[in-house]
Amino acid sequence: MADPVCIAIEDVSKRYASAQENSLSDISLNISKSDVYGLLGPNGAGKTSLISILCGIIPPTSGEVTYYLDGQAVSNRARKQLIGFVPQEYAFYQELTPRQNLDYFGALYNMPSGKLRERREHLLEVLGLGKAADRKVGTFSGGMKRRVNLAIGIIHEPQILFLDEPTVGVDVQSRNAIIRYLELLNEQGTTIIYTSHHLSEAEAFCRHIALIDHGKVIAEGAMENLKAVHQVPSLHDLFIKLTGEEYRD
Ligand SMILES: Nc1ncnc2c1ncn2[C@@H]1O[C@H](COP(=O)(O)OP(=O)(O)OP(=O)(O)O)[C@@H](O)[C@H]1O
Repeated sequence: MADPVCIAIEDVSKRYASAQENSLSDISLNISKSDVYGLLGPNGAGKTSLISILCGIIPPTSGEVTYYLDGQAVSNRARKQLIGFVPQEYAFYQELTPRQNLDYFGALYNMPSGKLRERREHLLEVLGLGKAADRKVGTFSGGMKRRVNLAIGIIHEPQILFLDEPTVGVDVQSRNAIIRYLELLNEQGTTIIYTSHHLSEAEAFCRHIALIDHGKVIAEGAMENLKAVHQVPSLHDLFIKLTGEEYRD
């Protein structure tokens, strides 16, 4: 039996108020529960716009996004608890410590204080931030900041997690730690939707992908299946075959 659909995206288009053209055109995708789904494409393809729409941060110009939990459509209010978002930009207070940041963002989800404390200490530990938990985040390395960004996005134990380039600009140690932890979350049932320009990382991590270019889906499906259909040995080769070598300036 196919996995139940968790997010249905129907004919989503986006044109920003100041823009002459659509940033997204007629995007239709189904994302299954417990999948690791990659939204991939060149610069300016529309990945961040699509993630922002899926998270309810910006509205689509047209089209529908419906979330399902156990086969039932979820209200916009309930969706807030269901999803976590780790943005490309750092989304924390540099003047606060990771403990203070996690307390602040956990409180925004109305987490009970005992539960929040337990979750906070767990995340600091598993993400290797325990020793630096009382230092201002502004003094951290890029890898540590990325791990704080991740901890904040998952403080409330979301069932669906969006990550916009979660390993950009970090060393191989932090990259491995972040991906290993995301794999663990996925094994425990978290649905993961992710963007990255790091194609070998995406190839190893994602089960399904949508390749987006100029705001349109140009290929979609299971990673292995897409490589077989297009007769290419790697995601990198698939990407170049379908999007070409030209700059996207
Ligand atoms: N707020 C905005 N107003 C006008 N145009 C925008 C806005 N945000 C994004 N765009 C445009 O929409 C298109 C898609 O941008 P988006 O950031 O979604 O792409 P992306 O695939 O995430 O790119 P990157 O890989 O560079 O992060 C681009 O042409 C971009 O210039």
